[in-house]
Amino acid sequence: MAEKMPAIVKTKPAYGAELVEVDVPKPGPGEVLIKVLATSICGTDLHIYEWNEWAQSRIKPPQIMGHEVAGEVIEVGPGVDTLEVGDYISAETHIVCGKCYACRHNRYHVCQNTKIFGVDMDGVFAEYAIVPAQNAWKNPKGMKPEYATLQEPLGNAVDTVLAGPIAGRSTLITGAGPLGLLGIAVAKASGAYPVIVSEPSEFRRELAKKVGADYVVNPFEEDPVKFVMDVTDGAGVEVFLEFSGAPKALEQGLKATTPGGRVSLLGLFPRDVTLDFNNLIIFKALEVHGITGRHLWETWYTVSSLIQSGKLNLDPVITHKYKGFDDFEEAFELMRAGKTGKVVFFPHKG
Ligand SMILES: NC(=O)C1=CN([C@@H]2O[C@H](COP(=O)(O)OP(=O)(O)OC[C@H]3O[C@@H](n4cnc5c(N)ncnc54)[C@H](O)[C@@H]3O)[C@@H](O)[C@H]2O)C=CC1
Ligand SMILES: CC(=O)[C@H](N)C(=O)O
Ligand SMILES: [Zn+2]
Ligand SMILES: [Zn+2]
Repeated sequence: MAEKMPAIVKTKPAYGAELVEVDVPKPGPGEVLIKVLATSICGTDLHIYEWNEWAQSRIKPPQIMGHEVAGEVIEVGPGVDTLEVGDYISAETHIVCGKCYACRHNRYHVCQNTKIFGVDMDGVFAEYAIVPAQNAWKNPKGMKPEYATLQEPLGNAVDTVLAGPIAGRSTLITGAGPLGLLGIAVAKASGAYPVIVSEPSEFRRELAKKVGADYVVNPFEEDPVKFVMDVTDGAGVEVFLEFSGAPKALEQGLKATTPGGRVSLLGLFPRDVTLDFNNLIIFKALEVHGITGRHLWETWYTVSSLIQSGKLNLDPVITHKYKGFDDFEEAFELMRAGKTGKVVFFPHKG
């Protein structure tokens, strides 16, 4: 096996990243080495690439980027008895402590000592990568690597969409970025109708339609609240799923939700948000959920089954595929410009 490999590395505390040759790592106790078959870009990778305030406070270069992955186990570290060479895995990126109050209540998704690989340690934008065995998820052999790598972000979307009843429910999704698009796929596969998507980018509204949105609206040109009221005969939607992180979208979504309806919030807001809580939430008796990470491991079972059911329309979400990492800068710049859905790399060119 090769001793060196190309990897996308955050080499300096500045904008960008570099494709460099690094040593193929050795798995330590409790770890496995995988051959990376597919890996996809998350919005968090983009923040690390851009070196925004959050990245500056958290990332310690030099570090291999990336955390969404599908790969084959090629070496097993000491003490690992749950995996063997040849296993086809993806990975939960949150490394949880198992000891804190949240973990001891089986709320691993809110472990207070969470570490994230590709964020707090080397990641998977490389030909080979280390995965902690406790974070590995075994995939069925037949699952395409480009779908298997999407399971981690799909977990975010599943927890958002399935935080309450969805089948047959009118649904508003604000934001059709990569996660919102996955949300649309999950909502449609789960029987939501009609699914209305509010998204300012024309490119992403078109993607939303391809994934299965029943209606799309540009919130910068039309009032999405009026649009929703027209589609729902003045009732408002039963379910509002926020995937944009835009304060205005949150307010519009709350206004467009029917009294007694359900609101699930995944998007992260860039600043504190001011809202008329009395009229938009309390007097409407809305059920509001904050969504973070994925439930371990219930969400992974759901995601895997949804993919295997064949009902998730993922192909239109994957807009860009790259063999190798040579064009990684193009991929990041396209994503920054909002001209992509999910971007997938296949590190091995052969
Ligand atoms: N809670 C959690 O565990 C996680 C939350 N996130 C957050 O989820 C959100 C979605 O992630 P991505 O799809 O990667 O982000 P993204 O930034 O690519 O997508 C956001 C989309 O919202 C659209 N948008 C902007 N203003 C809008 C408005 N007023 N109304 C409707 N849409 C509007 C944008 O055009 C864009 O297409 C982000 O805020 C991200 O930080 C991401 C991962 C995990
Ligand atoms: C930090 C991340 O990007 C990760 N996908 C998560 O779910 O927390
Ligand atoms: Zn991520
Ligand atoms: Zn914990």
